[in-house]
Amino acid sequence: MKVLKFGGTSVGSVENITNVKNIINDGNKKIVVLSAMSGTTNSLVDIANDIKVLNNDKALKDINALHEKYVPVIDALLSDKSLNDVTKTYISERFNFLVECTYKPFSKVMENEILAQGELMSTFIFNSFLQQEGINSSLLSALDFMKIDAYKEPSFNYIKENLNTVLNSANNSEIYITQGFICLDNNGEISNLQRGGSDYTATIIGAAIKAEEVQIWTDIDGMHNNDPRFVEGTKPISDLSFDEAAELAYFGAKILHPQTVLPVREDGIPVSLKNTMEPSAKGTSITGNHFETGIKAIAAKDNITAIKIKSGRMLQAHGFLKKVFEIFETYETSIDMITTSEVAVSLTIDDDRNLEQIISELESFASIEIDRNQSIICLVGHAIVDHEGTHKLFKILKDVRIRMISYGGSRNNISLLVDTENKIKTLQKLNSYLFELVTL
Ligand SMILES: Nc1ncnc2c1ncn2[C@@H]1O[C@H](COP(=O)(O)OP(=O)(O)O)[C@@H](O)[C@H]1O
Ligand SMILES: N[C@@H](CC(=O)OP(=O)(O)O)C(=O)O
Repeated sequence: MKVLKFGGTSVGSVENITNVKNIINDGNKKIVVLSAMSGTTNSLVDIANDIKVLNNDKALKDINALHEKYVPVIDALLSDKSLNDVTKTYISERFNFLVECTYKPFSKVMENEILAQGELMSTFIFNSFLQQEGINSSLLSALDFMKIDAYKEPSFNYIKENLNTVLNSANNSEIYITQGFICLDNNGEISNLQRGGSDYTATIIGAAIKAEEVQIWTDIDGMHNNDPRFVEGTKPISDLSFDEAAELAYFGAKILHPQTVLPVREDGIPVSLKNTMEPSAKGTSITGNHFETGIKAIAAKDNITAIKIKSGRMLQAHGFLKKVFEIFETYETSIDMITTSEVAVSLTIDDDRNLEQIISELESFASIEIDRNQSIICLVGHAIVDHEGTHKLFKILKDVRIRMISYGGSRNNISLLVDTENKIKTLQKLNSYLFELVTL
């Protein structure tokens, strides 16, 4: 069986929802994972923030405005009176729940419940639409099987067992629809797989059922060789290895949630990235195979903090790095990039929640410099550190100040750290040096 995930844009308009119906209606049994309609989760984040700061008037205004966006979509999709009524009643219940939240004390659990409403609504509407179109579908609640543990990792045994139970209970259906993004936490409360997490839902399900393939349907024809939001003339990549896709997703290629390929890599379950608006386009196929060598793609990750740790005693002092790493481990903060010299080590983190405590511990044996608002620019491709064309990237040194370079950590990744204000220029310049046939 295949797992197909459709993102926010794919379920964000009547036209696109109709495209999704046409794509999935091919007579094969499948699991369909849906995100919230585009813009909904952002609105829900705003509503939760308003409730948190007791700005209830603004929250109520936003709840009403969002509700009003759903009504015409339901009317356009559902001409069947009884399905239209049932669906509108369900959607009103979801919005009533949001209104009730404005009268209650805010909590993290409430925030997660608020964020879950988008996927609950999109899947209900889509299932009603399929029923109207005579397609044999069932709506499965992700909260009946999707669970994370105390470390926010998927609880695979629980997921497999419970997913099998719900699939068996709807055995006669051709299409199973379920919510992306949402899950239960280890206390059994509603939680989520972080923003963009529906991709991750799809591959977790794919791994749990040993799917034939996972397809991620979005609004672009696959993974491009650079970020199309900032660089003109980017091109889709037809094939990526799991390793290359994992690096790109982790280092900011927004098309994929950072953890997407991890669940399927071990079993070699292929992942395809496809365009809902152009289903015949080839897209990107992610498998265990490595194809050509050389730099394939560039991505950027923001909100990085660089920490320089300088100590006279680092020179020839074994155990120094151990001491440094133990502090980061104590504060559960992972390190992305690291470079060293005889007297200093520079490293980067993307989670600065415990930065103050980390600095105060480091200062007991070293002097510390902090650079905020940094971006990691990541260049990915099979065996790029050995490739004859890779030297071209160093032309970037004449254009922008590079704070750190990580080369050789793996054969498939070279990372540069730049001020975020130079990110777009760096992406654009690298694009011309590496992917455009120009003599510079
Ligand atoms: N390297 C890249 N290749 C393709 N798309 C990218 C890349 N980097 C960023 N994007 C952006 O990712 C978007 C798709 O991801 P996302 O918005 O999460 O889609 P969805 O809502 O379908 O999950 C594209 O519209 C594109 O702007
Ligand atoms: N709706 C969630 C989960 C998600 O995956 O969305 P999308 O597929 O549109 O990126 C979010 O906006 O974060």
